[in-house]
Amino acid sequence: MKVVILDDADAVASYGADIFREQLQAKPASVFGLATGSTPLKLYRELIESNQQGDISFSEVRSFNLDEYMDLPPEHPQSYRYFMDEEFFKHIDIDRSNTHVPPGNADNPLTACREYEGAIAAAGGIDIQLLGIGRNGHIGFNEPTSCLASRTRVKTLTEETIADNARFFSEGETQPQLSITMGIGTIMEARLVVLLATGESKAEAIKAMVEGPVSAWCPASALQMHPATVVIVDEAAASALSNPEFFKHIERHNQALLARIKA
Ligand SMILES: N[C@@H]1[C@@H](O)[C@H](O)[C@@H](COP(=O)(O)O)O[C@@H]1O
Repeated sequence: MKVVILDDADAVASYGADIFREQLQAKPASVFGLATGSTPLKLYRELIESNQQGDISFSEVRSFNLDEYMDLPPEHPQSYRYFMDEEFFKHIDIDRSNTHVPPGNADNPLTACREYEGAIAAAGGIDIQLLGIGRNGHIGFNEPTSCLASRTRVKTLTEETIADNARFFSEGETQPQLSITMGIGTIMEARLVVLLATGESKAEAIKAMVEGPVSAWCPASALQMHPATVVIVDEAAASALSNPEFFKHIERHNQALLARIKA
């Protein structure tokens, strides 16, 4: 697990966006696993800008989102499909029919989950999976106690997650308590995982993910077993790590090595 600690949320977004830009230059028909939440917004804005300037194209990209609320229609403003359309897809040259979000309102969610897994496999698997992290260490909607080998399935949200996401729903509006999410096993099959976290509220989750035991109590800790995960955090999200200086030291060496290779 590579941990990159940067000054602020803007630097986190740029570092993450560079990974996507380089991937697109190397493989225009990439398959991206995408995430919602407030954390990846700046990264999406950077990619939108690069796309609009003509530096990168999403015309051959296929995407699979991590998760979706159950029982929200795609046009509901709090659905993750709506979020992705509004915040990303409608601003870039992606073919909307190549974008996939788990169907939260499927008649048979169990069949829909199997089909989602099948669609990812048929696309050749995910090249880069983008992730945020919940305060309780969840990735996607894989809440604590999730099976670390789980596949796409229906998950019940914890009270903490429901409370964290309540800010997006208006008063009196019914907030879903169920979701469809890629499993941890699904995420672990991505060729590269890029996890972003910013702000002090994520500091304990980042510590548990990076330093804690691999445990279903912190689903993100499974990424310690992933061969290519980059965790990009700002100083605040890194503030509970025992030895942030060590990661900065490693990153300085990595950058020096990269400069040598490119020279
Ligand atoms: N299902 C999403 C996650 O994919 C996201 O990573 C997390 C953190 O969201 P935020 O980035 O807004 O803190 O919350 C949600 O519950």
